[in-house]
Amino acid sequence: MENKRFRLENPLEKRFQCLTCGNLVLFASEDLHSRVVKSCFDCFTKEMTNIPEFTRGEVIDGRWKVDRLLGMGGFGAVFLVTDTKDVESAMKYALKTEYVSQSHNLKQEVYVLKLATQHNRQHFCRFVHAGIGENRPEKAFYLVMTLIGHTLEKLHKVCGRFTLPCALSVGMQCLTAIEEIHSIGFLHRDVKPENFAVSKEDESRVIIIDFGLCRQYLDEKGRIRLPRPIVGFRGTVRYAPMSSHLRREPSRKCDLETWFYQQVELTKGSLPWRQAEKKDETGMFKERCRFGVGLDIFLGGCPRQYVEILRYIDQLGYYDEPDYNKIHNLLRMAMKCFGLTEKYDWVEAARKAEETAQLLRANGGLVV
Ligand SMILES: Nc1ncnc2c1ncn2[C@@H]1O[C@H](COP(=O)(O)OP(=O)(O)OP(=O)(O)O)[C@@H](O)[C@H]1O
Repeated sequence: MENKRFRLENPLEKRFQCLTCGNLVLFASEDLHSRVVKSCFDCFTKEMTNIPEFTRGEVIDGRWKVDRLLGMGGFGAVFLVTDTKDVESAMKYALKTEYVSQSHNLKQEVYVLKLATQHNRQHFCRFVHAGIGENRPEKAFYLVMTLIGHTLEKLHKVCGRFTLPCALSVGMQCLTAIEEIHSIGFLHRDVKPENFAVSKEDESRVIIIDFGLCRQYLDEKGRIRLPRPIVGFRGTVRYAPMSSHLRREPSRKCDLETWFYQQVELTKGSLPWRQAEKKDETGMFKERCRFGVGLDIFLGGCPRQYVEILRYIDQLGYYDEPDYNKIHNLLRMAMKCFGLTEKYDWVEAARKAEETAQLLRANGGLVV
């Protein structure tokens, strides 16, 4: 396996020698918020608490002043910072950091984000800076990027269920974000509502985040890399494509399949396998949801164009370039059939709240 500290003992048995503690252990993927990790439970838990800590007011690498913690991920933390070299603008940024010795994915995130910024891709944060800062007990890699607003997961929870125009509008933007990442030569491999957020400046623009599990699918000559015969499970069980359940090499099709599961969840509120506990059980649900009663349960209540989208994605092969436009057109057609236009529930809610506040102000505190 590619990780520095864990060696694959036998891929078929999914047994690993944890090179931190030396024990032979089973893959602990589903135990830990459905994220694939290459460690035994104990080492992973220790690692979770072993992330760089920066305190308010501390200046990282002589430049980035810490305001507060924004969030924590599996291997690192994200802080709100200001640039001490540009005090006038008072711009705030997000600084993502991991210990150098434990850096799993941050270097790759830096690479992907830099590439997306260079190519002026619209559905990404902007890359600002990357470097190494002092931290106890060791140095920490960091990446500075522009700020995001709430994630789709949070907005979905807060708004309850998205209205159909909102689900369709969000779906189209997520699809464009995926097309953009493919256009710079990478698969995302962890498409899910937690990994999309709205832009801080424009709450109707959706941004894709977290490139820790990305994989370059093109070689240096721009050809599609040959598939590996067996591949470890990557991503999040609930949204994982069939190929991941079968340990096959993922492709652009797989990001679209994952996007589709997310799309159905955002449209209906949940997926039929939300209660499934095991990876294999979830895989079985996904297999059955393609035909007969399974299909009715899966897509019942969704626009009929969803069936066509599923059929289209399913017939794509490893080397095929997806026709993103075809899917966009089907989503547009669904909008048209129901006489809908682009809409974002949280923007609407904010507008209504503002109107109420204005009325209250105009009427001395009372709505009449
Ligand atoms: N650009 C940003 N602006 C504001 N907050 C951010 C930004 N990037 C990340 N965050 C916050 O930090 C959290 C963790 O970020 P991210 O998902 O990128 O980290 P991770 O370590 O890869 O996480 P995970 O292990 O869950 O995949 C996010 O949920 C979000 O709350």
